[in-house]
Order: sequence, then structure tokens, then C-alpha cells
Amino acid sequence: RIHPAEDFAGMRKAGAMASQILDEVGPLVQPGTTTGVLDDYIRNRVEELGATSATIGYRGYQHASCISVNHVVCHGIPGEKALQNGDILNIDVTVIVDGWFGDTSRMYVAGKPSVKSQRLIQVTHDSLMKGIEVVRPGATFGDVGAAIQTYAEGHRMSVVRDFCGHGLGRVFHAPPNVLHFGRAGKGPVLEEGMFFTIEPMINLGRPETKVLADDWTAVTRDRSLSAQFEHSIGVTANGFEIFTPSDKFFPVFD
Ligand SMILES: CCc1ccsc1-c1ccc(O)c(O)c1
Ligand SMILES: [Mn+2]
Ligand SMILES: [Mn+2]
Ligand SMILES: [Mn+2]
Repeated sequence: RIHPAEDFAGMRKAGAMASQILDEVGPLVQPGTTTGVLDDYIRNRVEELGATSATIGYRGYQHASCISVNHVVCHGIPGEKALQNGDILNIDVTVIVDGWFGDTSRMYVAGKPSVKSQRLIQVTHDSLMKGIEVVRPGATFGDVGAAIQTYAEGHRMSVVRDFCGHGLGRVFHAPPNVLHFGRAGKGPVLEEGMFFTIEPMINLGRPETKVLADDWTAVTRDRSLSAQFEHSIGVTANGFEIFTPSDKFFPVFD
């Protein structure tokens, strides 16, 4: 879909709320806390803020967030498992505000990260930003994918191919599929008024994934660590707007 200028305001509000919730849950991420407790907090905040969770009831999913720990690539189900010191985790939240969808995720660390996990998180964050920086009318989705892939593989990490970003707006998922790898100049052309997510998953080891028996949880086949960051983006006349901004988006390691 190509959106008129006035649609940006609705995306801005939904995106800001999703980001705010991820800002607020940060202090709760501690060794000993369970991912279910984090999800309960997020569910309550969505309600308090007068928004709707996009994930509760979506394709039978029953939680307000996906929480993907260590070698879980994405779609981790919140539960009774307590976080351990050094665990890295992605928390992914999508909210609906006045019909508009805000979809964002970022990495957190319980306690102290290892040097390797710190590097993985930094490279994953920076690969998302490299992809966003090429967004402008006339660029292609292959440019976006190539920017992410070149950066991540240049740091000897791998790009997950089995899951991609997506169009969004007044729906959760719409075309195009936004690939996190590709060839510059290839793929659909970006146009002003397009809204989509970019949500690269980067592995320390091989790119291959598999889904567990719960039919949701995706893990690395080689059990290597995996990280992900996601923003909702709009294409503007001369570039992009990040609808899910935050000054706390990247975990600061003291
Ligand atoms: C629980 C949400 C869900 C269910 C099937 S795919 C999916 C999902 C999770 C995170 C996302 O960013 C997304 O776009 C979709
Ligand atoms: Mn998401
Ligand atoms: Mn998404
Ligand atoms: Mn992970």
C-alpha cells in the first residue's frame, strides 16, 4: 500500500507506544525473572495505555510479546523459565493504536553479557541501521537486504533467511516481504508512503533454523547465539522515518 502524508501520524503514535513499552520493561530484565513475568508486565501496560495487543489471538498465539532467549531466533513463547546471568533476549511487541500497528523489538541482557554476545548484539543493531540508512524513494529492497547482509557477513556472522520483515499499517502483515539479504539494485522499488518493518536476525554461527515441537519457537540448528532488532519504518520524500524510535533502543553495557 502507498500511504498519504496524514497516515504517518497514526503510525508515529502506535510506534511510539510500542517503543515506550520496550523502554519500560528494560529494568525488569534481571537474572531470576521469568519471561512470563515480563510478558504479564507488557500485557498490563498495553491495557493501561489504552492500546490493543496485536499478537494476542493472532494465529492462535496467546501472549502480548515474543521473548526469544539466546539461541532462540524468534517467536519465543513467554513462560516459567527464569533468566540466567548472561542470557541475551529479544523482546518483540506489536500494539494497535486507533487501528494503526506499531511493531518493534530489541535486545536485552540479564546481568552481564559475554564479549561474544555483546559483539553479536552490536553487529545486529548496526546491521539494522545500515539497512534503514539506504531507505529512500527509488532505492530497492535488494539495496536494503544487501546493506544488512554485507555488514553482518563482513563481521563473520550470518543472516537468517527463514524469516523476513513485512509491510504493515492498518494490518499486521502485508506485502512486500522485506528480505535481510539480497543484491543491490534488485527487488521492488521503494516509494514514498510505503510502511514496513526491517527486522534482521543475525547468528554467531550458521544461518539455518528449525521450529520446535511447539510449532512456534524458532532456534538455530547449530544452537549458536542469535540476536534481532526491529523497527517500523515509513518512506518519506527524501528518506525514511523510524516510527519506533527510542533513546534506549540499544542496551548500554556498563
Ligand atoms: C506472535 C506473533 C507472530 C505469530 C506468527 S509470526 C509472529 C510475529 C512475531 C514478531 C513479528 O515482528 C512479526 O512480524 C510476526
Ligand atoms: Mn515484531
Ligand atoms: Mn514484524
Ligand atoms: Mn535470540
